[in-house]
Amino acid sequence: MIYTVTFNPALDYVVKVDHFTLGSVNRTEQEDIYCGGKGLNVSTVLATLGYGNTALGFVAGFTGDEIERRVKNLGFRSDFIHVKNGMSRINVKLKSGEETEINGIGPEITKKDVEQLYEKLDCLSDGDMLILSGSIPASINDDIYERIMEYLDKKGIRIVVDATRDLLSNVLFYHPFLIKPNNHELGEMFGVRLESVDEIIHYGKLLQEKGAENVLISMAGDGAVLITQTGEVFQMGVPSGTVKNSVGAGDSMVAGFVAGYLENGSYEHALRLGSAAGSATAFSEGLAGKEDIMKLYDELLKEGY
Ligand SMILES: Nc1ncnc2c1ncn2[C@@H]1O[C@H](COP(=O)(O)OP(=O)(O)OP(=O)(O)O)[C@@H](O)[C@H]1O
Ligand SMILES: O=P(O)(O)OC[C@@]1(O)O[C@H](CO)[C@@H](O)[C@@H]1O
Repeated sequence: MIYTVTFNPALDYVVKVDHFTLGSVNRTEQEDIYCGGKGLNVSTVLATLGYGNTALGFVAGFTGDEIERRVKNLGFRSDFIHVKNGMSRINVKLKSGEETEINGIGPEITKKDVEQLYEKLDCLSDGDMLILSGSIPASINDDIYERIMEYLDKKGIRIVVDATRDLLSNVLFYHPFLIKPNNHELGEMFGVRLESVDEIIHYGKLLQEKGAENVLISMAGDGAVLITQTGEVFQMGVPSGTVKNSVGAGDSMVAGFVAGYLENGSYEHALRLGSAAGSATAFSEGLAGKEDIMKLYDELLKEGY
């Protein structure tokens, strides 16, 4: 079974504004609402690629009800914990030439709520895959990913972590199956600015030395680099296309990678499918559909990747 955990799901309110001006009334040209939060995006794209999964996480208030209602149509199972105080976030994604994001705080999650999550995690067993993705609300200690990994240690569960800074560095000791920082996040972890692919590979390998099994570094329009636990390094480019909305490209990449790996155990195939899914989402208004992903997969193959 595949499980995702989203501590802070959201409704993504994506608005297009022509020439956004700070300090004045701006009117939208186009607006859409999507179910968001990194883990939920991973669940959605996994389902799109034919991989059933269960989304765990916390929801609250009327926005939480709407997230739960929408998720029912996305092709995966959800088993959320309902939190009493506050409401699930509405994250604003503003497109006006550049992309600007305003991500909300989210509800207050208590110790008891977190205990309920641990009870749900007790269902996981040998061979399962768990994807921990996204930021942690301020009401929870930011060592929670580490605690979850400690809790599940030695149970044969492959864990993927897509998070930043301490949240990510602290889990390395527990040997995550895959981590996916982007090139900027990788640099921030070491207090450096990474300019070249060689530097990216060098610092990616340091994360591996600290315990990560596979390290996938995404580089937006510049593609990705994968350093595998078998010591291989693969570099991947991007297919051609017009960027419409890059929100969720990283999550789509994680989903594509996991789906590809589960299909036949090949890292090259996983990287190609992950990259195709990431780019397909960047070239779509929302998260990508299967047809678009497979079209870009074939394009990458043709280009020799
Ligand atoms: N502009 C783009 N053109 C083509 N492909 C892209 C573009 N942006 C992203 N991708 C694809 O998606 C992958 C993941 O993107 P990115 O590096 O932006 O992840 P991220 O920073 O985690 O993104 P996000 O947080 O927005 O989901 C890239 O490695 C690439 O394959
Ligand atoms: O605030 P976080 O948890 O870091 O990121 C949340 C978020 O920006 O990530 C997704 C895209 O990756 C969006 O659906 C969502 O709004």
